[in-house]
Amino acid sequence: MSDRESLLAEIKSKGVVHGKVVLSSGKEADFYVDMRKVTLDAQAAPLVGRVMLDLTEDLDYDAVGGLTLGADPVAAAMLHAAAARGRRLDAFVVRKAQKVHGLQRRIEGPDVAGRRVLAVEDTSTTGGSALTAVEALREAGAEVVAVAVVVDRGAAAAVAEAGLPYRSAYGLEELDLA
Ligand SMILES: O=P(O)(O)OC[C@H]1O[C@H](OP(=O)(O)OP(=O)(O)O)[C@H](O)[C@@H]1O
Ligand SMILES: O=C(O)c1cc(=O)[nH]c(=O)[nH]1
Repeated sequence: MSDRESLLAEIKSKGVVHGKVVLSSGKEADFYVDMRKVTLDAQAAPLVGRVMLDLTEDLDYDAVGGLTLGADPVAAAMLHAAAARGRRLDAFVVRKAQKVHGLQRRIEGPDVAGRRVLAVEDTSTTGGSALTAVEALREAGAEVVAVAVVVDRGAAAAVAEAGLPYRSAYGLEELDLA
């Protein structure tokens, strides 16, 4: 099986939960994709890194991250997968709000100012979380080259409206959820 096929099987078996849930946006849904069960899983996390690197292979960026917490293990997996391929890729974490003590940062990790960065998510429904990260990154002087997510639940139009390319490794059809 390819990495892509293996990760799809991992998401289906470990991430998909059927039942009524309230989503981040406040919308209701009949299923949830609990991506933390995938991105923090010893077997699946390395696949996440490799699949997301492959998905964005043609893009030029040297740092990756997104809005905490869903994006964090995705970015870390990509950093390690890149290192295994001999490529240097930094990661960063965009806080939901600026830290009020310490160095009072909104974005943690190596400085992103003036750099080409990729904004990632574990899953995107409205795209609101991904675009919050994009806004913070632009404010910090980064050039966001694209938004890339593991599972898309319908955020393509919102990301396109923000003027950015959008990549997703899987959609709901492939997960048998649409
Ligand atoms: O496209 P959206 O409508 O923004 O929804 C997707 C977001 O929802 C989840 O995070 P959540 O808001 O539950 O927070 P968490 O990452 O802190 O768990 C997920 O990790 C995405 O970040
Ligand atoms: O929209 C969301 O909040 C959301 C959907 C989903 O399937 N998984 C998740 O972690 N968040």
